[in-house]
Amino acid sequence: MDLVNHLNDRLLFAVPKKGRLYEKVVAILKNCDISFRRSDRLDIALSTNMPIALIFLRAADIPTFVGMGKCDLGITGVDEVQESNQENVQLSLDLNFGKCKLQIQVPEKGEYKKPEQLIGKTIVTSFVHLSSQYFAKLENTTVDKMTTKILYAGGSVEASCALGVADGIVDLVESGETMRACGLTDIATILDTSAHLIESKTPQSNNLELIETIKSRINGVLTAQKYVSCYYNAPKENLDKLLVITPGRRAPTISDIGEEGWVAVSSMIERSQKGFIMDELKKNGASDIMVFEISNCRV
Ligand SMILES: Nc1ncnc2c1ncn2[C@@H]1O[C@H](COP(=O)(O)OP(=O)(O)OP(=O)(O)O)[C@@H](O)[C@H]1O
Ligand SMILES: O=P(O)(O)OC[C@H]1O[C@H](OP(=O)(O)OP(=O)(O)O)[C@H](O)[C@@H]1O
Repeated sequence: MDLVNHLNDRLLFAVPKKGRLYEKVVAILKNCDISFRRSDRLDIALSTNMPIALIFLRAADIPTFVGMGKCDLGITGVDEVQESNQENVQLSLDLNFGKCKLQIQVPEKGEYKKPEQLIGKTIVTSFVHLSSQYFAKLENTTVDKMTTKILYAGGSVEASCALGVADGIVDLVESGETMRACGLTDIATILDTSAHLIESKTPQSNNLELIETIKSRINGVLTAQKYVSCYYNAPKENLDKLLVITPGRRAPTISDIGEEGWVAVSSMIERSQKGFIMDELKKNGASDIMVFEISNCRV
């Protein structure tokens, strides 16, 4: 395959080929100005503007490829990283999506209320390693000596209790809709997870600068998502109070305007606080308050 001959001089970046994380990862790459064209059915795409090859893999396989040093960077969930038990992988940036919990679930109307009651019972999960570690610790023994049986299912784990295959399951929960629809309830959380940029601990040395550039770009995209830019005019006598409301990430920018007793202020503010902050600015004498999207930044 001709593509493969072009991989040697490129940084290999493993990203999910489908599933819950796919759309958001593609949006991050786009916002980082990493352009690529992915041909139908091909799981390798060469970036058209950077020396990067994107390798599209199942989210669960990404830590292995990064851990073996085949790919220098990857994006996947912390759950997949912990489950893979790869020592050579480090979590680099929390991307703030794909947030969910890995939980122990049992039939809502059943007898089990605490994880200890599942010792010696059968658990079905896609997360065999994490579940085994959890129950071995609960039994105060090692995985090979524990009595709890952990069975693997690659999907639709939530059907296992109703089918009589499992006494409990270990599965991801976000909204809880799947769990409730299956008549299950959670009795313990094994892990909180979200999508992360992950890195090989032993990257190809000729890629170090590019790795830093990609991390800086992703960091900029995350900051642009978290903040908006706020502008307002401030009476000088109220400036101290107003700057407490909008301290900025580092400091606000204050500029003279051609009007006696007034200045203009610009400051980054947290998107989630913008309604409250604008109300407070108004109450404290600011005028012409405007908020703008930040499409990208470097921090
Ligand atoms: N309900 C959810 N809410 C938020 N994030 C989730 C949810 N389910 C899964 N994730 C995250 O997305 C990752 C990939 O899960 P997903 O089910 O999309 O994978 P997939 O590639 O379709 O899996 P498979 O090929 O095994 O079916 C999970 O490891 C987890 O980090
Ligand atoms: O709490 P919720 O918002 O309902 O999300 C949880 C569900 O999402 C995931 O499954 P997915 O839909 O990816 O399918 P799968 O069972 O084939 O993995 C997970 O395995 C749960 O079943």
